[in-house]
Amino acid sequence: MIDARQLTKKYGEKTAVDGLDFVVQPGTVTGFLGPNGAGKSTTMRMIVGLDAPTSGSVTVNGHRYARHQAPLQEVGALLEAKSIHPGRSAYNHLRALALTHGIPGRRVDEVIDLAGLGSVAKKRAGAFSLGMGQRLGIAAALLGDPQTVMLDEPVNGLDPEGVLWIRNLLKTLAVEGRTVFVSSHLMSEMALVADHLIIVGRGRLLADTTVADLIREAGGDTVNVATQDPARLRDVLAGPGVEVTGRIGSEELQVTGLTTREIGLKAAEHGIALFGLSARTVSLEEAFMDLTRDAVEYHGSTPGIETLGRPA
Ligand SMILES: Nc1ncnc2c1ncn2[C@@H]1O[C@H](COP(=O)(O)OP(=O)(O)OP(=O)(O)O)[C@@H](O)[C@H]1O
Repeated sequence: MIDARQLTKKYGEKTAVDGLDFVVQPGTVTGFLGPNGAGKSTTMRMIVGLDAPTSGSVTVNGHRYARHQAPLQEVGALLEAKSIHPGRSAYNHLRALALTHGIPGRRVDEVIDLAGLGSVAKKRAGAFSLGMGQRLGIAAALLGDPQTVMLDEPVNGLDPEGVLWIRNLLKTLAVEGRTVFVSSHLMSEMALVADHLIIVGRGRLLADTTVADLIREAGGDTVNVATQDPARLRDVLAGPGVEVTGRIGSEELQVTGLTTREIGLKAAEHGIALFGLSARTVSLEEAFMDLTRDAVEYHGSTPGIETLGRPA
């Protein structure tokens, strides 16, 4: 479990992380999301003691990282690309890391296999592609078989096969009961792997929610339905957890709490003809942009093109 309390980091005048309170639970993948410059990397650096908080605190399993007796066995982290001696092989790099942390040598072979580095493990790391380097960083993070795994933008530089590998790996680590904390600025990627989301903007907490709730709050579970007799359909659909709205005089209704299939079947049961039935699709990317709109540090601009089809 990772527990941040009023976690704050200032660099001179700049407040990179601003009073963050959150808990990352074991057994699920938690996505750490926010636009560029939101403070994700700074937060992760503080979790593993690479940066000291200006105020507040963050602990892993109840202790500050520096207080752990065998930190590599407690938290495995992939932060910005590690500098590895270019002449050293992946195998020797991991072996040296294992030796200095009291990790048995056979674990090096295990993580090399796990990261799919078997065929290149004895080659110079200097000749590695970005994706291979990323896999090596993940192998190093898992070397101590840690209970908590924290990865900063792990899919960076990976090809589609690598991206799929990361998704499966993260899910497996969570199923094993580990705490898995993964940052990204890509909502679409997080939607595929994360169950829980911590969203930040300008160093502040914007949301601590599940993927399902985020979609619901953005109106993503609304169904539009059209019929000649909306009043009757409204009565037929009424029930616990169901909300039906619609403008007076309009044949269209907006329904939450029922799927298109359930609405279609109920209407058929009562002989009500429908001439429109569609789920409103709100992309997670759109929900994320809405949430972080005011928290984006670096706005790009493309003259003549509106952001996500909305008025600028
Ligand atoms: N060492 C530093 N000195 C001064 N400012 C810093 C330092 N490190 C980070 N910052 C600033 O703090 C803010 C948060 O940066 P951080 O790298 O944590 O964000 P991020 O969410 O990880 O962004 P990205 O998605 O671009 O990696 C930024 O405005 C950044 O410029």
